Amino acid sequence: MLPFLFEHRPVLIWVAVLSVIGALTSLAQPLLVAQVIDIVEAGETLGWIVWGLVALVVVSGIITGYQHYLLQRTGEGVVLSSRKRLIGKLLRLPIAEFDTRRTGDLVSRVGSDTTMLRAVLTQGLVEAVGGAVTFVGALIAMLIIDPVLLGLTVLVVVIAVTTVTLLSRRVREASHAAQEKVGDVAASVERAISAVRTIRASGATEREVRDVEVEAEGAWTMGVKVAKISALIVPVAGIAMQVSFLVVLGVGGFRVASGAITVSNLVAFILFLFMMILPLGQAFGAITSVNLALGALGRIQEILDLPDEDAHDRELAPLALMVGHANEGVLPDAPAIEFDGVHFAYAVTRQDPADPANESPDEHLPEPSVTDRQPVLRGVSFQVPRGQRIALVGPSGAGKSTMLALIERFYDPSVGVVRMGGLDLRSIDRAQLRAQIGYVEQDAPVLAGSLRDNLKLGTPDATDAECEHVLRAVNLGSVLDRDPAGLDAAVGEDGIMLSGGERQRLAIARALLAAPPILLLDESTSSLDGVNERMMREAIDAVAAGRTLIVIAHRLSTVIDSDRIVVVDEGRVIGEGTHAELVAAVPLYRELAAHQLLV
Ligand SMILES: Nc1ncnc2c1ncn2[C@@H]1O[C@H](COP(=O)(O)OP(=O)(O)OP(=O)(O)O)[C@@H](O)[C@H]1O
Repeated sequence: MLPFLFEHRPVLIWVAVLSVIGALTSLAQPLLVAQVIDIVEAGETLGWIVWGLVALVVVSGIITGYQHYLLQRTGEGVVLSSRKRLIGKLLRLPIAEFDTRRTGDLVSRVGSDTTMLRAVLTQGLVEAVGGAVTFVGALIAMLIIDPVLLGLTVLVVVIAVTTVTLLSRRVREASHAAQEKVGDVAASVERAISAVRTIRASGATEREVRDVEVEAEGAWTMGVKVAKISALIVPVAGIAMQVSFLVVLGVGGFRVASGAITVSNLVAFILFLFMMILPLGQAFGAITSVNLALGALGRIQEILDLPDEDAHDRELAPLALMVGHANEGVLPDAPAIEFDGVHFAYAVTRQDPADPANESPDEHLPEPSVTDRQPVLRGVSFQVPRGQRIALVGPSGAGKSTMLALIERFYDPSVGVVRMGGLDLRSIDRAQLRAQIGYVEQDAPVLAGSLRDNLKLGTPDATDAECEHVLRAVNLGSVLDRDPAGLDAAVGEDGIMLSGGERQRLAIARALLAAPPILLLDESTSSLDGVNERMMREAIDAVAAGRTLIVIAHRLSTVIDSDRIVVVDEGRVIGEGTHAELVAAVPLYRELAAHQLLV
């Protein structure tokens, strides 16, 4: 927690000072009350002392309120800085992390876990400093009055503190587990909402509701577990208090009888015992809330401890430091893109052994492995000369999209090298690499917002005229004209207000606006009716001019006039050439072409 608290050091010191002042004004009140009694007994007039008492009460009230506000505000500050760190880290994680983690759970870490940190300040530290002052003051007074009685009291207190400390560990663990469950709930809600149309259409609403409810009940169960453990802490504190009083009364009475201390001293001791024990009770409460927060902090730290996407770039590529920067001009004769003996496998999460729900009932089964590598590319080599238009074709699952992902460096090859302009991609700064490349994903993600937001994602400085120009270049002029808002027209969540084909062309327009020398286009498998297909071909023709283009084509008609076609099957290149050459030489290609009535 300390790094988060450290950021707010000045305020926290100020709060501590206020706390001490508050404790002192409280300690002064009994003294003034005693004086008032003395004066009344003596039959004299009260005068200023009453006003002094009133002022003290008012001042201590104001201090408490101000301190409370400062702590709440600092608590919000801690939540904000933990959120900022988490968001900054989340958006920079390696792409592979997003393949295995659940979106809802990540969102819940930013939303819910960070909120729990606030409790450390608002409930944990509020009374800690003032309480400590009172505690130590009372302890000293008790030591002066009767060390023997104090010894007995401390013994009881030590036993109580040890018990609470042991319990607090379990509070932390249970809190962590409870927050994990909250993450599960968020993940299953996100899953259901993102596929809500399919779920409705499949008549699966009731079942999905039940599934999410089961997750929510899991969170409830863990919450109750936290409640049970922290409920143990409350009686421990209560019992400690009562036992101390009984011991002090019993032993103290005996010592008064034996003449070791006076009655008035025993009364004073008991009053101080009361002053000492009150902050102790508060501290026990604070231990619970701090440990709840630490449980959530564990989940935040888990993400913060993950490496950034570029964390290992220096180790991977000492060349990058030598080259400094790289672009297509570095090696003028080299192909724009080159795959050289590339093997690649995704890490697939099979089972999470940390999750007790996944524990194997059969003890004799081998431990489930967390990751398993599925080979997707097995020795891929081909070249894309500069300025050419290359098509990748092959059956679904052959590994075509994976090849584009490697060019974007979302992943690095397990074996082999991908080069741009003759340079190993790993030696090129990621930002510079990606600036050279336009990438249009298969499902053409469109971000909620306006047409303009979507277009300017990669080129925030583009003018409206440039935006309109690229829209018309990809046959999206009609989308612009049909809404009076023009570029400000909303596209809806996930671009739901656009058709599939329009989404894909909007994504192309976005890539085009940045005018990259290399364009990667993963053609949509859907939305390719006759009109759309023609518009798509025209859009591709428009973007092909003057740049290197790699298109994954699901419809051969879109790529028939490419400079070269690379046929991929089961992670291998099984043929390369023009349409006519491939029809003659590669049976798989001939079959694909025949299916699509092109031969
Ligand atoms: N992020 C991922 N994590 C794990 N496996 C993946 C991932 N992405 C793809 N795969 C697997 O890799 C294999 C190749 O997928 P890829 O998307 O590259 O194929 P493709 O040739 O583009 O297929 P399609 O034509 O259907 O788009 C598939 O078996 C797929 O299951």
